[in-house]
Amino acid sequence: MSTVKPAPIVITSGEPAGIGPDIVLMQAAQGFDKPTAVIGNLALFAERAKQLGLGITIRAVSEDDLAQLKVEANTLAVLDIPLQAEVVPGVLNKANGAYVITMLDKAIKLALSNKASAIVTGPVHKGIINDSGLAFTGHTEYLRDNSRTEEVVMMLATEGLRVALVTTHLPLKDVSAAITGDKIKRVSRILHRSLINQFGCEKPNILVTGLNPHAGEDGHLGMEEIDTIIPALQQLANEGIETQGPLPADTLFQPHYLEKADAVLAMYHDQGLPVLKYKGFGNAVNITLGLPFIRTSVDHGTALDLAGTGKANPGSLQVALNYANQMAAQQQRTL
Ligand SMILES: NC(=O)C1=CN([C@@H]2O[C@H](COP(=O)(O)OP(=O)(O)OC[C@H]3O[C@@H](n4cnc5c(N)ncnc54)[C@H](O)[C@@H]3O)[C@@H](O)[C@H]2O)C=CC1
Ligand SMILES: NCC(=O)COP(=O)(O)O
Repeated sequence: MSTVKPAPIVITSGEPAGIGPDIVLMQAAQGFDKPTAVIGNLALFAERAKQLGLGITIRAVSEDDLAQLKVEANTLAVLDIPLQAEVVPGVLNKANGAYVITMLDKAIKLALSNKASAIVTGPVHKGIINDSGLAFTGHTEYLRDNSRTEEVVMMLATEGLRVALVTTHLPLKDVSAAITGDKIKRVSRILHRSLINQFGCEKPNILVTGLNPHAGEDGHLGMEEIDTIIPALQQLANEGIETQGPLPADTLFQPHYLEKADAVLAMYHDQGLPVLKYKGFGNAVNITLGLPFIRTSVDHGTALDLAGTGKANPGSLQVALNYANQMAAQQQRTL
């Protein structure tokens, strides 16, 4: 067992005009359980803290300070990066698209060099980053591509439910073509391995949705189940990865099925996530499985309507930090 002190967690504060800076400051006021630094603009945090009426000490730290970082009450340790334009809470500005991406690049570098034990991401606005001229579909894909990882899995979790996705951010018209047997197998292997190694499920029970209504109704409502999903699940069973499915997505999300399930594997974003968010919005976490480092995130977006008002709920950030801490501790135990 390793006795080396784990590196701190780094938070990326996300879209500067959204609630990312607010929830980070609110969390700092409540206190961090473990050494934590946030990446973002120091002056922005100071200004937003004033708007929110939070008397927090905000101090700059360098990458070299991270190893010595301690938990300090009412203090925010900031890895300062410059903004490109002034920030008005609630008002997006494409000039700050590069600021958001710089934050992610810095976090990836720190995690890959073990200067950070985990990355916890605040919400970004995917549209404004693209408007700024930088192609961006989501953190999940960005972290995968910039850590040279072949495949990752988006999984959201709340008390009593985990939902992982075969496909993530793509137009609905492209979903069917993206669901190949290989994709289902790669995603299922990562999910199965993570449930065992990171979530303590000895023999994971994974429920898999169909793609079509009623899981295709024996081929009368679509052929993807028969042509693609069932053969992939059979091949996974031959590898020792047992799953149940394809099950109709509209009936799967009920206690009868979920009681004994460790995770649901849904075919696409809006098939699985609305149920998860209905059950646990504000109290859920988004985890990227399969990366060479730990990444958790809030379950919500930029909530521009609430930025600077003090009405944002920092609950999901707390859950994301708790998960990151637990996963980092677990990783430390296995070193
Ligand atoms: N992790 C991330 O980076 C995520 C980013 N997004 C992005 O956020 C942007 C806005 O997306 P929307 O669909 O409007 O979702 P949203 O989550 O920003 O807002 C939906 C509703 O929930 C409320 N809300 C969200 N977070 C809240 C919180 N912490 N406390 C209290 N109320 C909260 C908002 O005020 C709004 O009424 C999009 O560009 C989307 O891509 C969306 C989800 C996750
Ligand atoms: N609905 C979750 C979401 O879209 C967050 O995606 P990502 O930015 O974490 O990849």
